[in-house]
Amino acid sequence: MSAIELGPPTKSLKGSLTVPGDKSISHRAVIFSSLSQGVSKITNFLTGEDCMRTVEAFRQLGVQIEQSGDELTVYGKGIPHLKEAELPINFGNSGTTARLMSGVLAGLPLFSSAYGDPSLSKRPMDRVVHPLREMGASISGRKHASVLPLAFEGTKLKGTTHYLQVRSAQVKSALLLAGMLAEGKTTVVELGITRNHTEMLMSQFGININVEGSKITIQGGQQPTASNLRVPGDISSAAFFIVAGAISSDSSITIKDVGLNSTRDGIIQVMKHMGASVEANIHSYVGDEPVGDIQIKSSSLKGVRIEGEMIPNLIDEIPIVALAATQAEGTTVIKDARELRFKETDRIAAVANNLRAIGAHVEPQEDGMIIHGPTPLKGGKVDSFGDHRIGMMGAIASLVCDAPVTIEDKECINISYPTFFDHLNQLTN
Ligand SMILES: O=C(O)C1=C[C@@H](OP(=O)(O)O)[C@@H](O)[C@H](O)C1
Ligand SMILES: C=C(OP(=O)(O)O)C(=O)O
Repeated sequence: MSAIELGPPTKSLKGSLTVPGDKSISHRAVIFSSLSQGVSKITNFLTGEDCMRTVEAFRQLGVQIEQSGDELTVYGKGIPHLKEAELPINFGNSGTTARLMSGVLAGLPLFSSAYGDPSLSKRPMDRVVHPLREMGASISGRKHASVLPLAFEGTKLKGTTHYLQVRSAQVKSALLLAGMLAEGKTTVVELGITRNHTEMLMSQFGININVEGSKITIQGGQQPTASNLRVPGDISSAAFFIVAGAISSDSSITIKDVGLNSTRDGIIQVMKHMGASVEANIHSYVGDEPVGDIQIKSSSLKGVRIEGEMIPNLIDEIPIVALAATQAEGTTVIKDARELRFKETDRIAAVANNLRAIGAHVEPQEDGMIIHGPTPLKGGKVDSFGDHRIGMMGAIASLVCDAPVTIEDKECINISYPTFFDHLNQLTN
């Protein structure tokens, strides 16, 4: 683990950038291509540590996956040809791998066991274990199987109707994957819309599903067929530079080929609402996923309320939006975001403590935070708590601090954005 010291002098951001592939889509692309019959090529795959956990999981299940840079070739032999993993599967730091793979492992006729790093081992797994058990899954583990490590007996699942108790795309996706492997029909009724990449990729890989608003139905016993896919750029990674461009002076940047799925574009809506000069234009589609360019210029921001339906649409962007709010005129209120307490670290506490440490006025709340701006930031120490999004928030904060910012454990940024510091240098030089 090492630290990095950044800034000042404050620099402006200029030029254009292509961010790495979307993390959520990269995980799902590996899952569907590995379960497919036939060869799939995935380009612009995110090679961050989290997505590589999903690749390794399928390698352990006997799937041949070749990697060359950000290109994967997946030689799928079909669901019946998957092999039992001889060793426990390591989900690392990745909540998406843990939840989605639980849906897969519960429905394969094989024994498997899985574990995670200390952060992931604290995150709730009962949100997938309980509904999977209703389908007949046999899953055991500590604390009534509410946390990792978990063991999966691999039983034949029965299609079931689920009324979700948490608003989570990971839970929805786990149950749709289990439903695809089950006998009969599975229906998932969500509490509200969440990111819909699983549904889109199911269609692309030849799986029939029916989506009516927040009710999704899938017939069991379906076998995906191979498909080639170029992963759009990750809007959650782009978000760091969207905010950087808006809060630093004399900046003007373009971020190219970013996924602009309407279940993920809350960062654009909220920044516009704050008064940012940001424009996003769709130029093409990958399957059903819209892709486009985002232009950002230095802006005068104002405080806003961020709550309710907006939250799932920018859940991973809240740490960087909180930084933007420290530079906005007036008060920003973020609520209905209690889920932040169950991420790689408690992101409400981590954001509040770190931003306060560098001079911001932030009041943590049970389900969000209140930020009073604008405040000049003075620099200091930012503890990433091993959380990639907190580390990147600290690095972007250094652009508006009048003394250096030191970010502890900078390596955690490799989880989702291995080229982050290169891209920051590229735009600030
Ligand atoms: O489905 C996904 O790919 C994700 C869903 C979100 O989690 P929840 O489903 O827990 O909200 C998000 O925070 C995570 O980074 C990725
Ligand atoms: C919460 C995140 O990821 P995961 O749940 O997959 O660990 C994230 O990337 O911000």
